Amino acid sequence: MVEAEVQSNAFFYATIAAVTVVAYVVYKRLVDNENWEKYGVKHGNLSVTYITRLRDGFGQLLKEHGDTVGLKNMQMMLVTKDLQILREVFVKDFSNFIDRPRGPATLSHVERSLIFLKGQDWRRVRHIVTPAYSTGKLKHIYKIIDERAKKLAQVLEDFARKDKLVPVKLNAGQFTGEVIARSAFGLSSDCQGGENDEFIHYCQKFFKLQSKNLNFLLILFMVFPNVQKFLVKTFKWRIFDAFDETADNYFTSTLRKSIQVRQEAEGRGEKLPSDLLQNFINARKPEHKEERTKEEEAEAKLACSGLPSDTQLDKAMSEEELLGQSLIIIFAGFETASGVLATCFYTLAKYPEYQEKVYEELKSVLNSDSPSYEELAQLTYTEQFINETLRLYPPSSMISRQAAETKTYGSVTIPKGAAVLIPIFSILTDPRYYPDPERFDPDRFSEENRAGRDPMTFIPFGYGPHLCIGMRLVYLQLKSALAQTVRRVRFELNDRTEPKLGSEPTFRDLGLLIPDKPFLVSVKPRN
Ligand code: HEM
Repeated sequence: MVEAEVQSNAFFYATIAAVTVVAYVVYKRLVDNENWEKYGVKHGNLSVTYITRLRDGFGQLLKEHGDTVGLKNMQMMLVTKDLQILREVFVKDFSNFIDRPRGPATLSHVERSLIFLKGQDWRRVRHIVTPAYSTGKLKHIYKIIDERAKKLAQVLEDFARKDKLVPVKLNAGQFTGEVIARSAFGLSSDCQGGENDEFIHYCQKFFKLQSKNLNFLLILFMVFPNVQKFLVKTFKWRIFDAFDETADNYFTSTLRKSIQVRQEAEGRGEKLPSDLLQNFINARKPEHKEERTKEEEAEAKLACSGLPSDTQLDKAMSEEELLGQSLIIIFAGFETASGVLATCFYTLAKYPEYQEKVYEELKSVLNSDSPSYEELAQLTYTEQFINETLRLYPPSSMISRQAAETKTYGSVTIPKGAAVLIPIFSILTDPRYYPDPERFDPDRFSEENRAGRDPMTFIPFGYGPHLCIGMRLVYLQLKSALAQTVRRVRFELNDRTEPKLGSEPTFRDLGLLIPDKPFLVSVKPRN
């Protein structure tokens, strides 16, 4: 029975592969003869290596061609790290680059989130949602984070006492998962130290293109996006959907239940939690705009600066949009934030001298077991340490935009519809901006050293109006987790850890950076 199913699946995939290859060849022969050279750009060859190793693949390509190279697949693609072009794309001529190229097709409500929305829809939702992540609102969410970070430190102390190696990605994932479950899904998740938590299980499963075994889906989407869209949207075949159906159903029904519970509580006049989910629920009410503080209103405006005005800007969110904004936190914020925290634990262990500097700062700035939000803001060296970890191990490989009109910037013309691909890792390791780029050195981010550097050279969270909306939340989580753990345990590498002392980690990369082998780090009690 199982064998028959495998055979029929294999036949099915083989048929799809054959049809798409034939369609591609016919297309190439009959239709496609456009070349980048006429736009003043060198034309490079697109290879599967670049697609499946996004982190260094495009950087490698740029080493051969300079700061800008054009590629052609079904679409014109400009890979560039030219800072003048980036400035135009991110900020100066943002209105020509409001949209990202089309993402993978899905039937999930995640399609109504900021990463997928386009044009005026994106702009309206960004304007509504920006205040939900304001400093004032994050202060309330910090209570949840601090509590879960204490639990993380306690779990690591247990590992230290038992002299067991810590699978740091698993522990960082449980911490991040709890923060998301509690702040954006209304759950009282408490999974740290345990196993098989349902929420974490579905977080890991949600975005299928990340899975090691599903490269065919990534290649199908990257090379034949219209075929993937056709199969998902026309036939509703979720096997080709970028998001897992069971995970999507689980998250959506959990959210719907939590929203209902809160509506009933509100009806009874009870006090409602101050968290992200409630911020999103409030953004659905017609009076949401009146409730914004001055600071939030200014941030909302900034999010849309440089764009023509639109009277629909403050229209309340729809239920689908609300669901989308919560679901995107899983997609955009789970692997990324937990990956960086795990990597910070690894870099702390790898560079003991910098770990001690972080420890000294924590001891001198923080006065209690529960540091305040304001105290965390004073952890400047810890932030430098986080930034240097983000520089060498950025979780996202690439930022993309799509040109609305044909325009010329200096000697380069970007034709209408072309995708602009910005290779993050290649910029963060460019020796022109970071001399001796392989060397780990948090001092690169001291105020003095930062002052002389173009801000366009540090873009792990993107830049301009599309800047990652979760960035402040991420720094808060990372600082809180380091504040609680580094004061209680010392991270170390030795012959039992992975990678071992003296060896380098290797990564696979399908858009998000993931170590080939999970990090295993040793911990020792501080006292
Ligand atoms: C270390 C963790 C993270 C990294 C490195 C990261 C990185 C990024 C990057 C590179 C972008 C694209 C920016 C651009 O196009 O200019 C982005 C966008 C986005 N991120 Fe993050 N992210 C992280 C965590 C999060 C979290 C925790 C959330 C949610 C709470 C989040 C939500 C989003 C959203 C909604 C967007 C789309 C913003 C827009 O287009 O308006 N991210 N992120």
